[in-house]
Amino acid sequence: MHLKDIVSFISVSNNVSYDDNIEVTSIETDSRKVKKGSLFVAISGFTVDGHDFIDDAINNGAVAVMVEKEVQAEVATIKVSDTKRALAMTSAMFYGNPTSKVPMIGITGTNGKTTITYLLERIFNRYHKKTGIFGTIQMKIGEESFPIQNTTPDALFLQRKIAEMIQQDVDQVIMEVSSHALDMGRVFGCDYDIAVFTNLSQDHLDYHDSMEDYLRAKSLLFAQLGNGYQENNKKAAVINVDDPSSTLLMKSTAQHVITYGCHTTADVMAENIQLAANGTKFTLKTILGTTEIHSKLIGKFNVYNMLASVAVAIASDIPLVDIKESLESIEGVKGRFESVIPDHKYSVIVDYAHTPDSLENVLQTIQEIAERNIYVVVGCGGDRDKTKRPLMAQIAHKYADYPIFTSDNPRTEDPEAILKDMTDGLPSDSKQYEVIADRRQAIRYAIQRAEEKDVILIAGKGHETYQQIGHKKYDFDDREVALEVMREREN
Ligand SMILES: CC(=O)N[C@H]1[C@@H](OP(=O)(O)OP(=O)(O)OC[C@H]2O[C@@H](n3ccc(=O)[nH]c3=O)[C@H](O)[C@@H]2O)O[C@H](CO)[C@@H](O)[C@@H]1O[C@H](C)C(=O)N[C@@H](C)C(=O)N[C@H](CCC(=O)O)C(=O)O
Ligand SMILES: Nc1ncnc2c1ncn2[C@@H]1O[C@H](COP(=O)(O)OP(=O)(O)OP(=O)(O)O)[C@@H](O)[C@H]1O
Ligand SMILES: N[C@H](CCC[C@H](N)C(=O)O)C(=O)O
Ligand SMILES: [Mg+2]
Repeated sequence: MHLKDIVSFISVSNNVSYDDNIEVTSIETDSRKVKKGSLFVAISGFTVDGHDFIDDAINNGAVAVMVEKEVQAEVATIKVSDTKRALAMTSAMFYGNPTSKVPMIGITGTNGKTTITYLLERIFNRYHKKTGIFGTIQMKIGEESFPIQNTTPDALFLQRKIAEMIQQDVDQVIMEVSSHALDMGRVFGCDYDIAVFTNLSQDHLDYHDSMEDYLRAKSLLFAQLGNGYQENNKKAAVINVDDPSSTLLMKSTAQHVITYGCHTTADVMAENIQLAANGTKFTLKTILGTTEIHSKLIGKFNVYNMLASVAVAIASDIPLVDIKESLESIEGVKGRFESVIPDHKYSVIVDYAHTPDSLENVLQTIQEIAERNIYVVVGCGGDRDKTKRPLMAQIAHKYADYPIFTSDNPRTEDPEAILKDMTDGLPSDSKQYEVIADRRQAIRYAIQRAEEKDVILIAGKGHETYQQIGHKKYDFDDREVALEVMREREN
């Protein structure tokens, strides 16, 4: 594509003259990935400033640079007021505006995004639609998985990969949209067809100033859900009306709203919910009719995840009978309420609860189904929201008979200091708790003590296969560690 065509799409704030014939063969934001013919877009990051790598980019073959600061460069230099915004615009244009060519579902909210993504994958796949997925666990194109760094990738990667998905005949893109992504404009220019809201509770207050700011970021997904009405391009916002934030989100979109919930009257509702240790039953009431669902997923929070998926599937014209079959066939999602050895004499459950609300939901569920004592092994991530630490510890202390506080991903923080933040606010009643900073030892401690019918919850890292200490990631998988100790105990 010619540089002039790329530039014609954005507001440029300097008066540049450049050769009309400059051909841009790729867009890059990382100087190390620049090749001959690239346009290098300099991003001022949280760690380093892309403007400092312009010379490297030129040495690697950049034919043009896009900047937001005054720089002297030997190649065509396009100055804009905000390179992140310009990156979203130019990437969308460079890849032929792919998000308007494939149906797009964006899911936002504090908890449940990943789970809903995989429920929807099952529903669409069973309905013979090939899916493309972006989320916390991975990126997927059909059956093929690829690792990704962020839950919601930056605009360049996103537009490029959606274009690839279209080339590989993907019929439906399903993606988690984090509040960071919305706030940083990673999804600017994404033409979503269905936007989903799960719930809002405390997380990420290291990044957002307040819960209001966190909600504002979430609301952008709904505000950005196309503003025009076209008969053949209908949009829908799928919203959990049991959550108090739903009021603002409904006002944020001009599009059709489909509501779901268990307590407030909604388009998609669950009634007669029966929770058990081996699954959940409920009556599903929808605009298409009423049916019974027998799911293997555990916990009331998963009823909400199923309702959100049903609402999306209905908006995507999938018949209720297919939706029911898909939901009933799903065994579970990796690292979400995953039983390490099903039907063992004591249960060890690995779960990704890393917020106060998710931890409370999971522990309430366990309390309802546990026949004897509850152990919880939990920590809090370093370089993340510090205010959630005492709350998570209090919740663990409230619900578990044996709380064991340990490290999650300490990142660049001192693990003992994180543990102190967690335990400082604990009530000084008689209940004992353990602090074992080494996660492997903490897991071992719980499993070695468990007796028949006890439940051990290992929370916070779910599907993660590493533990980040400092800047280094070490191999670590809660499920493998637990399995190892369980086997050790048998011998
Ligand atoms: C705080 C944050 O969001 N940081 C994101 C940001 O990194 P950064 O600002 O530190 O980037 P940087 O290292 O300073 O680099 C700035 C620029 O210089 C360039 N560079 C750098 C070095 C070099 O030699 N040459 C060069 O050109 C880089 O390519 C980049 O364009 O841009 C990166 C590339 O897009 C992201 O991967 C990174 O996410 C980090 C890994 C992260 O942990 N983000 C979290 C907070 C996050 O976004 N989480 C949400 C999910 C949250 C949830 O709901 O649970 C997510 O969507 O993942
Ligand atoms: N609808 C829900 N409401 C509250 N808690 C939930 C819900 N669904 C899942 N959880 C809990 O939250 C944890 C994370 O779930 P999931 O990975 O689906 O959420 P997510 O929104 O993708 O999280 P992240 O922001 O980390 O990507 C689960 O392991 C479970 O403990
Ligand atoms: N996407 C979330 C995941 C947190 C998972 C938890 N294990 C931690 O490391 O804090 C984050 O980066 O805040
Ligand atoms: Mg997720």
